[in-house]
Amino acid sequence: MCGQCGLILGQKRRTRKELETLSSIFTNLLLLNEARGRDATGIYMGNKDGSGQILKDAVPANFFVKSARFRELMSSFDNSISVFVGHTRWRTVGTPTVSFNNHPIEADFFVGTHNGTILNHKELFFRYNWKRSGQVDSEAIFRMADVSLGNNKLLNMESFTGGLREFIGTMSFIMQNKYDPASLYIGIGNMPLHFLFHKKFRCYCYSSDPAMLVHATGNMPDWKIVELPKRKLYQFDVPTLKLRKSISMLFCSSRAYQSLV
Ligand SMILES: NC(=O)CC[C@H](N)C(=O)O
Repeated sequence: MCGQCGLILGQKRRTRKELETLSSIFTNLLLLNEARGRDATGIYMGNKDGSGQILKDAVPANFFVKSARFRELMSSFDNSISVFVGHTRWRTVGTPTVSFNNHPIEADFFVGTHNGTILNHKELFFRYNWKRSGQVDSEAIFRMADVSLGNNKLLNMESFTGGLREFIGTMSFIMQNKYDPASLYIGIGNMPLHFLFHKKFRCYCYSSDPAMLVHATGNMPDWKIVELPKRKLYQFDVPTLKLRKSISMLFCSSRAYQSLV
């Protein structure tokens, strides 16, 4: 498994109370997601201008959220922040004692989280001769994104999904190009990822497990379910929260692969 959770914050001047509510929803989501992975916990808090901070540690979420560094980071949450990307890791490849193997993972341009396992990660790194900072299989997704930029430094979604066709395994991921902070890319492959939307907060809230979303948002009726079909890559415009583009995202699932070998 592994848990992914986060917030996508559209342009809005939020009151202190709203920021506090959203901060506690995100913290609760991390805590609930501990059940999906206890090897490490990490977050990316992204600013509208593309600057962002990663905090991660090889501890379960309940230790992580009590740390002074997490509390300090959350207390700096203000109206300049546009995304929270969280992850609770159940490692498949790469020891959690090496920080780079834990999520969020930072490549040259992209930072993101992944749920799933890329079975042919070694072959992909060898074939493309990509730089490799850790051992975790997930790094392959973000390296593929790095090499799929157009001349304008924006992600070419067609070339990225074209590259993903060579991937074998399981995946859903969330990632952001540090040079294009107005976009958030969400790839929903064959691992679960669920979304709620709150009109007044102008916010999406996501998590791998729908029950955790309902629980963390206090089962409030103002949070509406947003269905995003699987096997697609989505580009969201963060300030407006509009879906800018979606294209099909195909790769060889572990199950299909196992039936071949
Ligand atoms: N369980 C998962 O989804 C793990 C993600 C990734 N394969 C890792 O090892 O970190």
